[in-house]
Amino acid sequence: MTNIILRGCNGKMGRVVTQLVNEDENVAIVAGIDLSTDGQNTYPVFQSFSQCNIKADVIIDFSSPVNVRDMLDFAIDRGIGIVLCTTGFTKKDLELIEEASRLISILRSANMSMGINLITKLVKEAARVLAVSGFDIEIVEKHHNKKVDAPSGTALALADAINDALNNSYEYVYDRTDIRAPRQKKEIGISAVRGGTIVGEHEIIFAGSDEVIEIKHTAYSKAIFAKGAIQAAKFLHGKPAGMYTMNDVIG
Ligand SMILES: NC(=O)C1=CN([C@@H]2O[C@H](COP(=O)(O)OP(=O)(O)OC[C@H]3O[C@@H](n4cnc5c(N)ncnc54)[C@H](OP(=O)(O)O)[C@@H]3O)[C@@H](O)[C@H]2O)C=CC1
Ligand SMILES: O=C(O)C1=N[C@H](C(=O)O)C[C@H](O)C1
Repeated sequence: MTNIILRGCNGKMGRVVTQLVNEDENVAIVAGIDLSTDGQNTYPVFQSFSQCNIKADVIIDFSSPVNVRDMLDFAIDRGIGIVLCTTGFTKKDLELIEEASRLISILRSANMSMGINLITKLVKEAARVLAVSGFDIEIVEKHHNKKVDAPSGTALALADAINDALNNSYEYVYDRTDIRAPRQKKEIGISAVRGGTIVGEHEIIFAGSDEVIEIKHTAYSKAIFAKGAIQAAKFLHGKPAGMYTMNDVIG
């Protein structure tokens, strides 16, 4: 049995995770952390970690980057791991997370779906082949109108994976409004669309001379992310300190 503290339990993702945990006899949510505590939860909910005295094996976080340090301190104090699904962290936050991973196990992934983790490998391979043939690389992501961070954590992670395959020699361009010049070769353009209830779309476009290759992932429900997070929590339970990724979980 893996006992979970769910941060962001009353948000959109928190509610889906709660539903799926209820259908799985090998996991349980023993407490929630959320700014909103009126969610009619079947487990105790606290507004901050300082109020929570409940024992758990792993934290799953789908909330916001605000007060990430409190969560890290709580997990370090209890010696438990964190499945970090929240996006939009600052560089400083990421340094704190990296530092904490020397003391506890942390699995951070901007996208818990199997599909995105597979196409990350595909786009790295495609970039290696196509960049040398002069293909331009653009990423377009689309999400619902409630999303606060842009571009999405997934778009940034895809860009980082591609850039890593290209010796980190590419710059990211988020807005061409003030650029009155043709596109540079070593650019990855990243565009964000927000509207309605779009769950999440990521399209990686390799545009060459007279031909275009597009690799696209579409999420049709938030359950794919929740399932991945629960799988990751089971994986992380009892793991030694370190930084883990979804690749460690799904191979
Ligand atoms: N890795 C992945 O696969 C995925 C990641 N995400 C990411 O997960 C995060 C949450 O997404 P979503 O559920 O849609 O967002 P929501 O805004 O619907 O939910 C977030 C919840 O967390 C609460 N919250 C915000 N800040 C804090 C805090 N400092 N401490 C405790 N609770 C807090 C919010 O309370 P209140 O409403 O009162 O502010 C809200 O109830 C986002 O960063 C999103 O990008 C989303 C889907 C998949
Ligand atoms: O906020 C969301 O909804 C999502 N956020 C993640 C991101 O920023 O990449 C993952 C997913 O696409 C849904």
